[in-house]
Amino acid sequence: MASTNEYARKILNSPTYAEPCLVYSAKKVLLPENWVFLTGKEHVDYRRGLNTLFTRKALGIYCNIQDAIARKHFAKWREAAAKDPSPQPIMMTARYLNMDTSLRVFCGNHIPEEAAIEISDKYWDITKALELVNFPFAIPGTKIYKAIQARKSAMNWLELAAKNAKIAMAQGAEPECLLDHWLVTLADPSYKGKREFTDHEMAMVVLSFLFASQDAMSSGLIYGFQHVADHPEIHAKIREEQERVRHGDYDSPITLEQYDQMTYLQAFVKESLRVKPPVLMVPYKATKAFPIADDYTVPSGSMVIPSFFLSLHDPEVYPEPEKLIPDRWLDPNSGANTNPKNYLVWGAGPHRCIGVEYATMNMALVLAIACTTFNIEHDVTPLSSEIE
Ligand code: HEM
Repeated sequence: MASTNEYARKILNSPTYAEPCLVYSAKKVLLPENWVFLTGKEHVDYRRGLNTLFTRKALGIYCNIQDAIARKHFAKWREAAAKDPSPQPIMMTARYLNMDTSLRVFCGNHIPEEAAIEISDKYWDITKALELVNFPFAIPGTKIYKAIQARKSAMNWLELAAKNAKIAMAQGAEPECLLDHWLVTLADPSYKGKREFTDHEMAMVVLSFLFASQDAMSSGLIYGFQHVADHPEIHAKIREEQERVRHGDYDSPITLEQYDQMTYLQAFVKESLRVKPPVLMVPYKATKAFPIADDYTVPSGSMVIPSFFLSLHDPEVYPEPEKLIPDRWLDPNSGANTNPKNYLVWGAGPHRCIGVEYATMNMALVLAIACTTFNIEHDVTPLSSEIE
């Protein structure tokens, strides 16, 4: 376990010595040919092609969808609260909001409503099967078996979405989701990374994105809600900024330009993820003898785990590290801003999270709408700090 910032970063940035080591079941569940298992140059080349899915132009399309889906869910939350005002656990509710948002951002209306519900429900089986330790065989009743069934049903829908997107774009429709945007980019004669993607390949990319969306991003959002609820003074500051940026017009969709102006909210999201990082560590494996320090060489084949928590809670960089202080990100001379290498929430190096802008924007938009729509209270229970 590499707990210092220096060693954690060294592992993440040494692709010739170490590669991510996904749990044994991952290839069975996410399919061995999925791009997430590529390494070295092949990985770099494939990933370069996917960067186009998170450009500012693409984020502009996603922003509208995220806004609309959040409002749809909040209307349902309000309806449910009107019937039963007692405190409710937020975990699965927020996860479903995230899953719905991501499915619509990625697939738009190329899948029907029942598909979004089915994928969302079944994807939970995929999450459960990707625990670090799990029974390794896919026999009926095991977590891996259930996850494979879930993946098969998700892939059928996602391949249909890719097929429908291709038809829509060929007919000259406006791009309305990630798949559409991807196809339009590929069809652009000036685009350098031109190549054909089958429906199956596109579906696998979306499948990999969905994993991160419903897992890490849901944790990030839930902690975000918890932090807002536990800090009324921060909630008040977020509201004050919303009032200023949106001029009190809370019914119109939030634009990308308005999002850019929400500097306090963005600082809050960054700080919330620092205090409670959804990903605490990522297992890597030494692909050959790895001379990580003058006096230590990691043997080939060993697992080496860069840990993120201590870098994110280093008191030298983040004074009072356990405290949620969004303002530390608003001072350009603060330890937080002058030591960007410590901020390992998204990892580092060639496998650094590809969804960072999308995930940050999604969490911020959901919280922007929630903070101006609801008063949020935390009914603390013995389970409030339990992590499932
Ligand atoms: C709060 C939300 C999220 C957090 C904290 C997070 C964090 C991470 C971390 C720590 C890694 C590993 C980086 C490394 O090995 O250096 C990673 C990889 C990855 N993330 Fe995220 N992630 C989040 C959301 C997302 C979303 C929404 C997507 C999809 C759009 C996404 C897609 C990916 C992919 C595809 C990889 C693998 C990249 C590669 O191997 O090249 N993540 N993420």
